[in-house]
Amino acid sequence: MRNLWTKIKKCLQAEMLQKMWKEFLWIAQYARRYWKAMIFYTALGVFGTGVSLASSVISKDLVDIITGHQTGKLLQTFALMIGFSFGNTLISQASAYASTMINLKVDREIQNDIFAKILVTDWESLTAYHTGDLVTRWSSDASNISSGILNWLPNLVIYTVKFISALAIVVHYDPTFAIFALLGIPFSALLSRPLLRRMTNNNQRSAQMSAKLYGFNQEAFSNIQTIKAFDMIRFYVDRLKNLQQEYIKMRLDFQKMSIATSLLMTLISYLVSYSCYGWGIYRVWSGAISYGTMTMFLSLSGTLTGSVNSLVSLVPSAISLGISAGRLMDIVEMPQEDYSADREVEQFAEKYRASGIGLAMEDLSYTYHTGTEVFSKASLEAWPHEIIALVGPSGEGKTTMLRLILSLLRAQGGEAWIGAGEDREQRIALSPSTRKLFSYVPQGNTMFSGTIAENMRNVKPEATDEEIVEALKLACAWEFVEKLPDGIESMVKERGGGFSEGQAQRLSIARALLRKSPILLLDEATSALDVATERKVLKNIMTDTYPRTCIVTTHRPTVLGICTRVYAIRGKKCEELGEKEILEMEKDF
Ligand SMILES: Nc1ncnc2c1ncn2[C@@H]1O[C@H](COP(=O)(O)OP(=O)(O)OP(=O)(O)O)[C@@H](O)[C@H]1O
Repeated sequence: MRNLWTKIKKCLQAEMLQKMWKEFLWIAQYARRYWKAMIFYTALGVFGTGVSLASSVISKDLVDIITGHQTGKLLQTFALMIGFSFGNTLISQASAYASTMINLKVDREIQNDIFAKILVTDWESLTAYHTGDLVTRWSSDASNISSGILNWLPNLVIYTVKFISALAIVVHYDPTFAIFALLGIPFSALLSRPLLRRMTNNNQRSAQMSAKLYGFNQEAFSNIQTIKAFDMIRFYVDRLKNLQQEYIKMRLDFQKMSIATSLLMTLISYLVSYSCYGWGIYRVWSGAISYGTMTMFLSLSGTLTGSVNSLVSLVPSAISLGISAGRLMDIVEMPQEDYSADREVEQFAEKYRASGIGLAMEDLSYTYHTGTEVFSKASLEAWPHEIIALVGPSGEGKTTMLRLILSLLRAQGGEAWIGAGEDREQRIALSPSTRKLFSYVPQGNTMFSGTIAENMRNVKPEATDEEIVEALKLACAWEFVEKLPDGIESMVKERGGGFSEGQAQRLSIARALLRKSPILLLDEATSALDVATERKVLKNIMTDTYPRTCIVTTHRPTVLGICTRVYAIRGKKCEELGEKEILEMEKDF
C-alpha cells in the first residue's frame, strides 16, 4: 500500500503532470469567465438527452400497442412520438445555433485578450518567435481553447448523463441487456490508448507545420520583388512544394490511422448491435420481453455505444487543448512590459509640453539575450530644439540605442530618463510608459495602404488638411504631393508602393512630425534622400517653433554640420565628437 502511495506521489511530482496541471489552471481561468454559457449549453444538452430518451420509450409503447402487447391509444402515442422526435430535432438545432453564437463570441474575446497580451509582452523576448509562429498560436490555438472551453466540460456532463440514464432505462426493463450493450466499452478503451498517443504527436506536429507554412507564405508574399530579382522563383516554388508534401504526408498518416480506428470502432458497434439484436430476439422468443422493448433496447444500445465513444474522444481533445494552452502560455507568460507610470508621464507631458522634453542616459550597459554586448557605460543627452546625430560603423549599436531610448530593450546597468523644466531637473525614468512621448521613424518603409491623408490621420485622427500640408512641407514632401492630381488624397500602396524610396521616407517623416511628439527619433530615415533634401528636412525640423527634441542616426557626415551635437557609437561607448573630428569625418566621406 505504501509502495503504491509513493508511486502515485512520484507520478504527481513528475514534470509532465505539473505542466498539465498548469495548463489546466490556465484554461480554467478563462473558463471561469464563461460559466453561464457553459451551464446554458450543458442544460440544453441534458434536456435534449431527456427528450431523446423519452422518444425511445414512447416508440417502445407504440410498437407494443401495434403488436397488441400493451393497451393504449395508438394515435395519441403516435402523435406523442412525432412530437418528441420533432422536439429533439428542434433542441439539437437550437443547441447548434447557441453553440456557434457563443463560440464566436468567446473565440473573439479570447483572441483579443491574447492579442493585447502579446502587444505588451517584452519586445526582445517576443523576437525569439517567427511572426508566422506567433500568428498561428494566436489564431488556431486561441480558437482551439475557446471551442474547448465551451464544449469539453459540457460534453463531459452531457455524455455522462446520456450514458447513465440510457443504462438506467435498460437495467430497468431488462438487466441482462445491459451486459450486451456495454460489451463495446473495453474495446473502445483499448483502442483509445494508441489513438491518444498518435493524436498528441499529430497535434504538436500539425501546429508546428502550420506555423512553418504560414511563415513561409508571409515571407514569400512580402518579398516577391527580391525573389524575382535574385531569380529564386524555381527555388521558392520547390520549397513550397516540399513544405506542402511534408504537410500532406503528416495529414495522410494521421488520416490512415483515423480510418483504421474508425473501422475498428464500427466493427465493435456492429458486434454490439448484432449481439443485442440476437439477445433481443431470444428474449422476445422466450416471452421475457415485448417487441417494443426490443426496439427500444436496440436504439438504446446505439446511444450507449455512441456516448462511450464520445466520452473516449474527450481525452484526445483534452490533450489537444493542453497543447494549445501550453503554446499560448509560452507567449503570454513571457515578461510583460511595465506601464505603471502611464498617469505620471501624462501629467509630466501636459506640464512641460510648451517648454519641451528631452532625455539623458548615464553609464548605460546593454547586452542582447544572445550574448552580444553592445553598450558598456554609454552616456548621451538630447534637449528640446536640438538635433542630435548618432554616427558610427554599421553594427555598432545605433538602432540598439534607439530601442533602448524607446524602452523596447531594458538596459542591464546605468540610468536613463526623460527630463524637463528650467534646469532639466524634473525627471522620469525611461520605461514603456514614456514611449508615448516619442515619434519613431524606423529604417525601411512604414507607410500603410490607403491615401496619404489616411496615413497621416492614423497618428492624429483629428488633423485638419492644413495641418497635414504643414507637416508635409516640413518634411519636404509637399513639393511632390502638390503635383499629384489627387494631392493628399492620392493612394499609397502596401509598404509605400507607388512612391520612390525617398518620397516614402519623407511621407513617413511628415507623419511623425504631424503627431507633434516631444521627442522625434529618425533611424536612417533620410538615407534615401539626396544630401540637399536631407539637410533641408533636418533644418526645417530645427527651425520649427515646436519644442522638439530630435535624435537621428545617419551614415552621412554631410549633415553633421547642422546638428547640435554628434555622438559616435563605437567600442561600446557613445562619445561626443568635437568640431575637428566632425570636419575630418566630412572630409573622409
Ligand atoms: N534582436 C537582436 N538580437 C541579438 N543581437 C542583435 C539584435 N539586433 C541587433 N543585434 C546585434 O547588436 C549589434 C548592434 O546592432 P544595431 O542594429 O544596433 O547596429 P547599427 O549600428 O544600427 O547598424 P546599422 O548601421 O547597420 O543599422 C550588432 O552586432 C547586431 O548583430
